[in-house]
Amino acid sequence: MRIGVLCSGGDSPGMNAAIRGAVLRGVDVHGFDMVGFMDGWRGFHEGEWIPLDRSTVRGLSPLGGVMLGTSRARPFVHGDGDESDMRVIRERMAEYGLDGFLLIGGNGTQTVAKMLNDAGIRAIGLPKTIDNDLGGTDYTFGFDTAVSIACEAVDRLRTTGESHRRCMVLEVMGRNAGWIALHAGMAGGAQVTLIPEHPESIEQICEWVLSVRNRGRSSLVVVAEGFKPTGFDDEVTREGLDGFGRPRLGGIAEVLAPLIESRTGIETRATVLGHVQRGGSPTAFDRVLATRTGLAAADAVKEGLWGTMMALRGDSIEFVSLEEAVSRLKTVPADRYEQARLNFG
Ligand SMILES: Nc1ncnc2c1ncn2[C@@H]1O[C@H](COP(=O)(O)OP(=O)(O)OP(=O)(O)O)[C@@H](O)[C@H]1O
Ligand SMILES: O=P(O)(O)OC[C@H]1O[C@](O)(CO)[C@@H](O)[C@@H]1O
Ligand SMILES: [Mg+2]
Repeated sequence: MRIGVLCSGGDSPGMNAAIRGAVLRGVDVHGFDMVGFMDGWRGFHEGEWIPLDRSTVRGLSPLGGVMLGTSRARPFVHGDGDESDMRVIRERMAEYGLDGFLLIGGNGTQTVAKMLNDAGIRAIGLPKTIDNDLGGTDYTFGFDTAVSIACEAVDRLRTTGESHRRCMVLEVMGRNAGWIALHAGMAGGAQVTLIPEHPESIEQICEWVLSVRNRGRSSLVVVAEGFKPTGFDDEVTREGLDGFGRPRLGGIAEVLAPLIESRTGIETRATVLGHVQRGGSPTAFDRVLATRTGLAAADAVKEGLWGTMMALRGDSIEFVSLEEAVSRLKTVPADRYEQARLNFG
């Protein structure tokens, strides 16, 4: 059995640990031959791959980034995944002697895994994304690390903000889901947390900031990059498109800060945390989750459970269908936001 491992989407702390887990179990226990394609689908289509064995994954678990590289390169060379695209993939698989894929990625990657599987190309999904927006699983590895980094940023901005009696606005990632903002805001005691799922008006935001000032404190506002204030038609985006041709989200903190300052008279500063929250060593939680995900993926191959994704359910790693994983974006439910909102202002 020859298995190809490939990563796509943004990197996420824990990807190395997941590869290590899959290889230790897949090669040493189940006797598979495993190869890794460099930079996602680019390496697959351009024939750039490395063998994966015990020695290539040694010491990987604490390392951030991903040793294979990742990209948003398109899997399909002709169109949107029609039969001619699938034929190209089958031909290359035959050339490499591949029996199936382990695809490490977020909702986009798992959508591709499902498309391949529906076309009879064997694929198993390993969920990773700092955004935590994948269905079917409680948490994705990388999220806990991103939240820890964002929480540290909240703590640091709070001390400088309080010293200058300023309102500090921190923008975090998450695309169209507010999980990183919700958790970092709750952990850091933010006075306002703004997420895409629950729009708020500029008037309401300023009212919270003023009420904090009236209590003699300075506000810490956490905003998710995909947040749109009431009345805004679109998310704020940066120039250019991402590798998949979507507008790059980001910049809402820099839009909000001057609006808050002009309406409240409180000096306000914006910080965009950006890719810092994806970098560096994974937390212990993410290392363990990623390792268990990798181990489970190798077992799924052994058991022929193609078309599944390794999901965290409670404390167990379970095999869920790719259909369930990608059928909806996992966004922040209203009750979770309401819990946080009680403490605003
Ligand atoms: N519907 C689709 N059809 C074809 N290719 C897709 C589709 N969705 C995603 N892809 C491919 O998968 C890649 C990864 O998807 P995406 O950029 O959404 O990241 P992701 O896997 O969701 O990870 P993350 O959100 O953590 O960055 C895309 O760059 C694109 O090449
Ligand atoms: O690496 P890029 O293309 O800048 O992508 C940034 C995006 O990727 C993510 O980090 C993960 O999906 C998002 O939170 C963010 O919008
Ligand atoms: Mg995604």
